[in-house]
Formats: sequence, structure tokens, C-alpha cells
Amino acid sequence: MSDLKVERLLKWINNTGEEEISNPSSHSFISPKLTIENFQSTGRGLGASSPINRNENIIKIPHSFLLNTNSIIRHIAKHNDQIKLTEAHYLNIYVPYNSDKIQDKFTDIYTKLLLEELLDLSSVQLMSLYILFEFQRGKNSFWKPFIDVLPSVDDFILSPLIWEVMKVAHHEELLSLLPKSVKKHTSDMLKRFTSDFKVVKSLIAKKLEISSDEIIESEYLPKDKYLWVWMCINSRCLYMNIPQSKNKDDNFTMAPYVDILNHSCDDQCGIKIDVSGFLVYTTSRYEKGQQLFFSYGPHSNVFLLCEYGFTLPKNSWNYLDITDYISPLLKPSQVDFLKEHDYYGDYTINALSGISFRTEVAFAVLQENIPHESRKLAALINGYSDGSGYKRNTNILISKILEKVIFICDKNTKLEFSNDDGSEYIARKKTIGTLYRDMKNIASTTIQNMD
Ligand SMILES: C[S@@+](CC[C@H](N)C(=O)[O-])C[C@H]1O[C@@H](n2cnc3c(N)ncnc32)[C@H](O)[C@@H]1O
Repeated sequence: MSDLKVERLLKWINNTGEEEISNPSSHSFISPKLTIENFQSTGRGLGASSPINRNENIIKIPHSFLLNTNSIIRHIAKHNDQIKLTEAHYLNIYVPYNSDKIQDKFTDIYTKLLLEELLDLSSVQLMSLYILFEFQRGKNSFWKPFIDVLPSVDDFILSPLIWEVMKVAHHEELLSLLPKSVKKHTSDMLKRFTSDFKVVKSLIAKKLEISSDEIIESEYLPKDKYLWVWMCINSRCLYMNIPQSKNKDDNFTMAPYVDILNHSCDDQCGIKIDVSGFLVYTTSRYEKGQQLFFSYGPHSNVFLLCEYGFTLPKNSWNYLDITDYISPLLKPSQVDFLKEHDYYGDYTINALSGISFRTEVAFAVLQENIPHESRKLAALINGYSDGSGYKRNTNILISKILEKVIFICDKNTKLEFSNDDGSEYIARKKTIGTLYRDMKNIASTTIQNMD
């Protein structure tokens, strides 16, 4: 990222423009001990330019600079007299005095949107629509300094959703090489993406009084740009309670500058949100030159690759899903029993904690002809027994499954060692290889640890 863009971002977020200095939003804080840098292992991130203590407040971004349902509706309302806002979560957001003066074809649409229509959209739909419009509004947009530092679509080259939607070179081969769990995650993401795009297109088509098909070709919602914005939102959102949200998946915000923090499995920074804004503090000490990290959550490499476009060399949240191996072995009465007790499906083995209790229950059920009548099984499920009576056969069954897993992994881990020619195609193949390596590691370790 060019220094100029960083400079503009900092100037904007510190609100140091002449006319802004006395405004209520000028309460950002970026510690002078922080710098934006390119790190070899992770790419762009936040570094310590001098030692930072544990429990030190390092960033505060006021609500006026957070991009979420509240701030978007507040900004759109500035262009739209029909939208009357009364609640504090809108009114506390400061919108620069001149932002309602600049008119263009996008603000023309803002003038036509109804508050109910905006609130009917999910957070991702509203944010993707708004950011894409604001991106196209260029220097007319209040958010330009933030939008300018968002990653480009090239930063997501490893995400299988991008291969699928952009139909990148060799996408069919690459998608076919993916482990089953990644294929499934990608197909779920594609459904989410397609549905969000459809909803947004149909709302804008309605406002333009044209059909949804016509809008694909228009300059309002180009699909490749929509995909870019959608991925940026997906990979940069942070949890924040949104009072008017309809479901918990809508409770998030984008937080400029905070979103430069890269992920690690352990929390090394914490976040707090209060009336003054979004606060980041350290949970460990950093020495000069070290990169600061924050945990995005307990995510496996499969999740990180699909949703964020990267994987970690070591990830304690990796797990192996063996549902597809167990399900065909179950008889109808066993399936009924598992469903009745809420233990059907999602059979995993975790890198750190081993075989999950769910999986252990499924293997125990497999060993019971009439599970409904088994006291031994009831004792396991109710926590009265440790299930040792099932262990021997469980180990035999698991070993057989894991040997099959290892066989498939062995055929594919070689992808990781594809000859590097610097192309995106090879980078993608190598990443697929690392996913099989992760799976094989869990399978082999589980076999080794069996007693
Ligand atoms: C919230 S952003 C973090 C800042 C980002 N690196 C940037 O330059 O804007 C999330 C993105 O950062 C990258 N990222 C985060 N943590 C990473 C890590 N540990 N290793 C490699 N890339 C990482 C991924 O591209 C991810 O989609």
C-alpha cells in the first residue's frame, strides 16, 4: 500500500481536516507505537515501532468511522428526506456537513430508498451495496480513504469461491482437486454470494425501474466488483451488536485501521466496544519490529482459506470431518436414535483434542443393533460411563476409516510440491496440497495416539 494512501487514511481517521477538528467524531486514537508494514509471512499488517506493554490501549475508532448498518443508514438518510431517524445509534453518528451536497447517480438512488427496504437487507447485503456505490462515487465519498486501502481482488486468489465465480484458468480441475469439506464450504458460500447479489440487484433494479437482468450490464453493480466488495466484507468484519439486526449473523461492523490486524490462533490483542467506539488493547507485550495479531476466532484452515483466502502453517483449530465415512455404515434404527438424541452428523476429529464426543457416540451407536434398548449406550450419552466398553471396536472402525483418509491424502499431498513457476495456478495447487497434508497429520496422529 502506498505511503500516500496510509497518510490519507490516518488523516481521515484522525479527523485532522481544518473544518473537522472541532467535530464530535474527532476522538480517534492510533498509538504512535503502531505502523502499517509488509511482513514476509503474512503480507500487510500492523507492527510495533517501539515496545508495547501488555494491556495497553492502542487503537480507538469512534462510531462515526465504523462502517455498519447504523452508519450506512445515517449517511443515506442525509440524501433522503423520507428517512426520519430518531434513535441514538443513528443520531450519534456524525456525517460531515458537505456530504449531502454532492449529488450523483448513486445518491439519486439513495433518495429513493425507504428505511424499511434498507432494514430488510441483511448486513452483508446493505454493506456490499453501499460500499460498491461509494467505491464508484470516488472522491465524492466520505469513505474514500478507507475504501482506497481495502485489498484488491488479487489478495483473494487462493479463495475457491473466487476460482468458481471468476472462472479462473483451470478452475474446473482445481475445484475437483479440493477435499470434500472444502467443496461443501465453497458451494455454501456460492449460495450465500449468489443470493446476496440477487437481493441487491433486484432492489436497485426496482429503484431504477428496470429488470434485474438489465442491471448486470449496467454500471451500478458490476459482478466482479460486487464479488470483490463481498469478499472484503466477509474477511474484514468484526463482531458488534447492532440493535435493530434481525439475527445474530448481522451483528458486525467494519472498523478501519483495526482491520489491518492479521490473524493468529492465540489472542494477542483484545477488543471492546462502548459508546465511544471500537477499542483495541494488547493482551501480550510486543517488542519493536514484532507484528501484532488478533484472533479472528477458532477457525480451521479450511474455513480460513474459504472465507479469508489464506491458511496458517500450524493451526490448532484444524479438524478432520469423517461424517461421509460414518453415515453409510449406519442402519435406519441407528440413524433414528442419533437424530432423536441430536447426535446425527458432524463427526469430527480435532487436531488438538482428538475424537469429538459426538463422533464417539456415533461409533458406540454403530456397535448396538437396537440402540434404543441399550443401557450401556444410555450411560455413555448421559455421562454415567466413559464408554470404555466400546473402545476396542471403535478403534478398529476408526483405524479403517483413517487409513482410507490417509490413502486419499497421499495421492494429493504431492500437489504441495508442484514446481513453482510463480503462477496463480501453481499457488492454488500448492494450497490444496497443504489442506491434504493437514488432514493426513490429524489422521496419522489419531492412529498413533490410539491405545
Ligand atoms: C482483516 S484483513 C487483515 C489485514 C490484511 N492483511 C490487509 O492487508 O488488509 C484479513 C486478510 O488478511 C490476510 N491475513 C490475515 N491473517 C493472516 C495470516 N496470519 N497469514 C496470512 N494472511 C493473513 C488474509 O488475506 C485475510 O483475508
